[in-house]
Amino acid sequence: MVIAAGSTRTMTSGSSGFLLVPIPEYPALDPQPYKNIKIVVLGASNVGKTALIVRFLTKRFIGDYEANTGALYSRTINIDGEQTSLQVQDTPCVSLQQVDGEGLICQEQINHSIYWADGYMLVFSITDDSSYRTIHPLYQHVRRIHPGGNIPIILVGNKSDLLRARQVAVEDGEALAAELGGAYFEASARENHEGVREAFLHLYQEISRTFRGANGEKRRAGLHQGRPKSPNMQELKRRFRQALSSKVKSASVL
Ligand SMILES: Nc1nc2c(ncn2[C@@H]2O[C@H](COP(=O)(O)OP(=O)(O)OP(=O)(O)O)[C@@H](O)[C@H]2O)c(=O)[nH]1
Repeated sequence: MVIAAGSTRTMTSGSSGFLLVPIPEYPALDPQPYKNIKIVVLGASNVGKTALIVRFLTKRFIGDYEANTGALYSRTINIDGEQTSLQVQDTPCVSLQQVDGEGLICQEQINHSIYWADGYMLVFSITDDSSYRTIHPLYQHVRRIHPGGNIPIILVGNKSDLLRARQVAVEDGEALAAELGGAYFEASARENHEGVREAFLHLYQEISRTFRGANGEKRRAGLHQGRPKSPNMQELKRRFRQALSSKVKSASVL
């Protein structure tokens, strides 16, 4: 597989504190991409969601990331000769409720992203067992928003460089991924661009496979669409509420 970053839009970093600026969406003169793939990266606090995205898109590890406000990164890439527009949505963290340790606290903004996306990267840190325990409720939450059909997901155990601090065994990651119907990758955003790239590309391929599949009108419709636009939040909100009205009691706390 050959992958090449399309345009040279880059992320900027300030001299101190490294302020990350999302890669802008397609400027007017960009050629129209053939295919539009939307990925959302989800997980608990401090697991390295932003670090993974930045590593994938820029090959760099900065180390100090802004508290996550949910930036959308867009990039045109060429994969196996096919021009593709890739949008990656970073998200604020989710957390388990203190009371029963099972319900998920999830901002509405994240629900919108879940509704919008074609595929899901679920991230935990191998050094943080509670972040691992967040994954199953998180997956169920995604399922509630997309009750039918195949959901392309990938499970990433990040911070694999911190072996001595490991709290989650490889086998546990693999078992959970198998249960959720996805692949498991251990990665280190800090030390290794290759592993991170591999994980994103695997998810990309899963999404492409789903696009090609027979089910999923929404997903097929995404394939040959014209120039991708920023998600229209009002419209998304309306459709999202419609879809969830009977299935989700509260959009902010589940
Ligand atoms: N050792 C190590 N540290 C990492 C790795 N990835 C991220 N970090 C560090 O973990 C911390 C959290 O990284 P972020 O990318 O901000 O994590 P996040 O999941 O986006 O965090 P939230 O904003 O809380 O949602 C930062 O200090 C990173 O430098 C990794 O692979 N290895």
